[in-house]
Amino acid sequence: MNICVIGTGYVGLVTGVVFSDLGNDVVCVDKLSAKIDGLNKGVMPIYEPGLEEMVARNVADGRLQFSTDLEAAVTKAEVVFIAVGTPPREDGSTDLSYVEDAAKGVARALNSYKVIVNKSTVPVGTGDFVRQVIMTNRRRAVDFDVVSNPEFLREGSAITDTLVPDRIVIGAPNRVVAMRLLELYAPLERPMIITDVASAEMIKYASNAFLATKISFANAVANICEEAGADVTQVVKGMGLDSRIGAAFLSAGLGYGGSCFPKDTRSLLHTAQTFGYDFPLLKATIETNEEQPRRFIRKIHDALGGDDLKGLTVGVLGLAFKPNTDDMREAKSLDVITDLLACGATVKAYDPIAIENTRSVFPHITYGANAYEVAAGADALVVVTEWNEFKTLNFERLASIMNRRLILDGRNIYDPETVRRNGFEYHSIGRVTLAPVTLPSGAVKAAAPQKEAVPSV
Ligand SMILES: NC(=O)C1=CN([C@@H]2O[C@H](COP(=O)(O)OP(=O)(O)OC[C@H]3O[C@@H](n4cnc5c(N)ncnc54)[C@H](O)[C@@H]3O)[C@@H](O)[C@H]2O)C=CC1
Ligand SMILES: O=C(O)[C@H]1O[C@H](OP(=O)(O)OP(=O)(O)OC[C@H]2O[C@@H](n3ccc(=O)[nH]c3=O)[C@H](O)[C@@H]2O)[C@H](O)[C@@H](O)[C@@H]1O
Repeated sequence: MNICVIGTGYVGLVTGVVFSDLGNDVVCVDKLSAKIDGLNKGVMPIYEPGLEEMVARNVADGRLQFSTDLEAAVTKAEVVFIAVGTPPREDGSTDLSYVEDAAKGVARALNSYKVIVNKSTVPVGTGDFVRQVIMTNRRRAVDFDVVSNPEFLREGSAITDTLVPDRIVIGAPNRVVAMRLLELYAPLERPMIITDVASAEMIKYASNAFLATKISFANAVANICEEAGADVTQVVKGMGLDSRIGAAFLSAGLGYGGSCFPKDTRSLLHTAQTFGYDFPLLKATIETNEEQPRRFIRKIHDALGGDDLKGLTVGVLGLAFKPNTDDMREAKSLDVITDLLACGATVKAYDPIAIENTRSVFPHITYGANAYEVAAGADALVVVTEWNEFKTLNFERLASIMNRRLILDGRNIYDPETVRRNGFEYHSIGRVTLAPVTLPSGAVKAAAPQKEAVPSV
């Protein structure tokens, strides 16, 4: 089949390369010529394991092309995927201007019957909106259909998620149109559900909001655990073994970030409110998520002795919103580092791949080449993103190079007893803070907090 994908972000790029890998002829279009030039030279605009090789293979086989020429790509396509951004507006509603522009571009190029597929995450009713935009702007009275086919991939595992999705949702105006999409997805041999367009649009938001609610629930339970002397990691393990609950998305931590959960929960809340429903449950999910990093920041202040952090150095481990991505959108490191700097601390940070994306936000902090460089001389080490390489750090080595043996773990990646045995004061999420074991003197460097004199400016 001839396919055009509009937008080369995570979703457009991965959709395009997967469909070309399945034997279709795909043109991925973007209005940013720098992105298209880069892609034509094999430079990926996003970090995604396996993507570069898969793109190179399909380009070499002649099935995948990148272009800025939307009209040419749409003209020869039978199916057009719209995979452009749908950013949030100030009031939580969704900015559909990119979708509208893409739909206008499709309308202008409409030369024969096509299926227009909304892959972007869009509020219920957008299928009708896209249909209207195309009807108004088409130059010829050519027929077309609009389908909703929401995307459920996660950054960092986007290719596997697309090749082996839990389900494929196709919201179509009738079965004939649905069959076109079924045919396209058939080689994946995964469960498919066919619905009307509005229901498919709702499935996407309801799924993201439910997952976000699971996370906020776990975080709320964690906050009680801290007071009650329980351990949230054990609590959610016990909960998750109930097959009706499931273990996924119950990890307590700093709350959810990224380009989707925060925006999609606010968007669904906005949609609900426009229909006259206040959605208190979703409001609580969002509020809990906003409170979670604030609680952690208070812990950092308490452990370091107050709100004045001048003269203290804090090492931050992890910058990206989650491991295996360099995406900094709504990353919790932004809240933590902004606060540390505002309180006068010196910040040293390390992330395996997100440093380049962070430099423009925090140009004046020090970036280490690894976790130990960041820990050297630090009065506290703060874990913000749970990269695997942080899970196996050598505590003896850390203890010998840090100014103070203090770890604040926002992702519960360490066993409290192990950290404690190594002479560290350890604070995590939803677990009781144990006093550190006192090591024989001389075993490691002094553990007492050492505030330096405030440097004059
Ligand atoms: N990033 C993710 O993991 C997921 C994102 N989604 C949804 O998919 C949609 C796209 O997300 P991302 O891929 O992250 O977007 P993105 O914002 O990273 O990329 C969108 C691309 O579309 C291009 N574009 C915008 N308007 C255009 C036009 N008229 N013609 C040609 N190109 C145009 C932009 O230049 C940009 O390169 C959003 O609605 C998002 O909520 C859904 C599932 C996962
Ligand atoms: O609509 C989207 O864009 C996508 O949003 C999420 O994918 P993604 O944002 O890539 O990342 P997740 O792995 O879902 O993590 C989101 C956030 O939740 C946090 N999280 C996740 C799981 C958990 O147990 N606890 C927790 O705090 C992560 O640290 C991260 O900040 C969904 O998982 C995808 O299914 C969806 O397609």
